Amino acid sequence: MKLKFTKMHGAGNDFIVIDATAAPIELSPAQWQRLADRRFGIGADQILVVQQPATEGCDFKYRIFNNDGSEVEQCGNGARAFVKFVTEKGLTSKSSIRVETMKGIIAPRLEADGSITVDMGAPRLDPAEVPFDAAGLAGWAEGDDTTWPLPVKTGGSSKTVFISVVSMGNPHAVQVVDNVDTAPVAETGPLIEHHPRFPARVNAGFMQVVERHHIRLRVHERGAGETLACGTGACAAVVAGIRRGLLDSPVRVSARGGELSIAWAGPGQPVFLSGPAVTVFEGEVEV
Ligand SMILES: N[C@@H](CCC[C@H](N)C(=O)O)C(=O)O
Repeated sequence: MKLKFTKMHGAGNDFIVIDATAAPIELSPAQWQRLADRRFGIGADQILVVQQPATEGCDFKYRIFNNDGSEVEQCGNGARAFVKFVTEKGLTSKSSIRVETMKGIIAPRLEADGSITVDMGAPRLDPAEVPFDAAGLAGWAEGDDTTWPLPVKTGGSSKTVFISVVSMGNPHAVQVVDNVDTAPVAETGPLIEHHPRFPARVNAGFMQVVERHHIRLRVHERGAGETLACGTGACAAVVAGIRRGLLDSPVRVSARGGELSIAWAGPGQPVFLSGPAVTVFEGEVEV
């Protein structure tokens, strides 16, 4: 079977986008993985599939597959690419759309200047909802439910990293580091991703606070490794930073692949994510 696709990126987090509005496309995890493979396939951090919605009041359904072929709940940078895709393909003429995902509805908006803002919904802060097994772990300080000590085994030794856990539909563990350039993202990221306290694995964020409205961020993504930017990771880092009293909304997030902007008014309120979305090329591939 031949599949038409569009290659896109949002701040360097790259995607294969597929229009399945005419008929749903079902591939095996191995087939998704092959498409996303940078040597044997097209290459991408994630694959985004645009489908007809099942929920009344929604314009589209949005399915997301990681580079390793696993299907996931949410992708912030992908949501902006999604809007650009459905607009450019003439699949909608609306500037505000409602999109059904595996974990709820998101509401992206195409602004008059061409930029895209996504209402990502309210973050879930209860460890059980992330999901994170916090049983028996005391918070950072008495009464502190924002930061948890996580013992991580590196080689023969063990070290403790202090993480905040946030669900943006998908799970995130964020830690504060002095300098993202020297942070042990490649070493510690995979250990946190596969830590037994995260039964669904987790995205591991490393955040450097530059000032109260600006952070630098690197994210080791679940199922994809370190990416050049992670939209939900940026939302989670800003939520964690505000809850820990380190940041004030809005926050500029400098990722290795570009700049994102996050606004959050506090618990129970939605997180707003803005940033770029770029079409790179189109093609057809045999699956
Ligand atoms: N790059 C994404 C997140 C994609 C999913 C993530 N790897 C997961 O497994 O949850 C973003 O921009 O949010």
